[in-house]
Amino acid sequence: MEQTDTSRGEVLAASDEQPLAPLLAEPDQWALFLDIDGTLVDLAETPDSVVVEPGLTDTLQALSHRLGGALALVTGRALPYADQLLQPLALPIAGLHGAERRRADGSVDAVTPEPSFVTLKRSLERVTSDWDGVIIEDKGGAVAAHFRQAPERQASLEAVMAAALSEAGPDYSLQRGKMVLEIRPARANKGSAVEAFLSEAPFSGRKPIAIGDDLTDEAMFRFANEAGGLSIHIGEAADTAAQFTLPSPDALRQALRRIATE
Ligand SMILES: O=P(O)(O)OC[C@H]1O[C@H](O[C@H]2O[C@H](CO)[C@@H](O)[C@H](O)[C@H]2O)[C@H](O)[C@@H](O)[C@@H]1O
Ligand SMILES: [Mg+2]
Repeated sequence: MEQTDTSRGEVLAASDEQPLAPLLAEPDQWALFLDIDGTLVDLAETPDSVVVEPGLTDTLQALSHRLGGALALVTGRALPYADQLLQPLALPIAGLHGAERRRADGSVDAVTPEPSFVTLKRSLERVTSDWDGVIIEDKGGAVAAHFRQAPERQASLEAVMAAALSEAGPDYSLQRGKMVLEIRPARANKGSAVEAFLSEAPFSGRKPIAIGDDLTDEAMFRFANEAGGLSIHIGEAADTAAQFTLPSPDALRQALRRIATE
């Protein structure tokens, strides 16, 4: 059952690295779980126009090394897209909000869409084809309907996605996000993905630090809190289960860079 014990957490100044201090003090005791959009990279007008800051991949590589490999990405993106975005890295990663996963040993649990789901995606593209500004993002085993460039279409998209969800059936759920509605596999979420990583080397025996910016990240915040770890929300103060809030992806990137190079 969903928990509702959200608050605003402790809102930190951009330069306050207090919740990340354990990564320096006890790097063999902690594992780091990082969301991508709105956390490692700034939000952009379209899914394909995000920019990876120069040096970010070097920072992530160095941090992963410092943590003995216990660093994973946990994203709503599909694995191939995230890999292409952060190339040449091939970090442990959970994609599609936890439904697909690549472990530290390189083995992959992928999601192969049923033919009926492929038909559903094509139908969504057709229905919205002349809705200026609406983007249907085909993510293989999930599909996102973006209205950042067409906020006036939100209500219509809500109706279309509700109908599509009921057609997709109980194996799928609706994921709300920032100016986006998604239909994704229901069998996992970001919390269960973090839990799965923590049952495997090199994550096992460590405490999680979960960092994210959106509704989908609340499941991993709750899991991290219950597991005795830390949780950090990125962005403007919001209702969240996270213990801390940092104001922006840039503040997080600077903090990660300082820790990686210390
Ligand atoms: O879990 P994340 O790594 O944060 O991924 C969540 C979704 O991010 C992307 O959409 C969001 O970012 C876009 C680019 O900045 C933005 O245009 C959009 O409005 C946001 O919702 C991505 O396109 C989705 O597939 C991810 O699920
Ligand atoms: Mg995000």
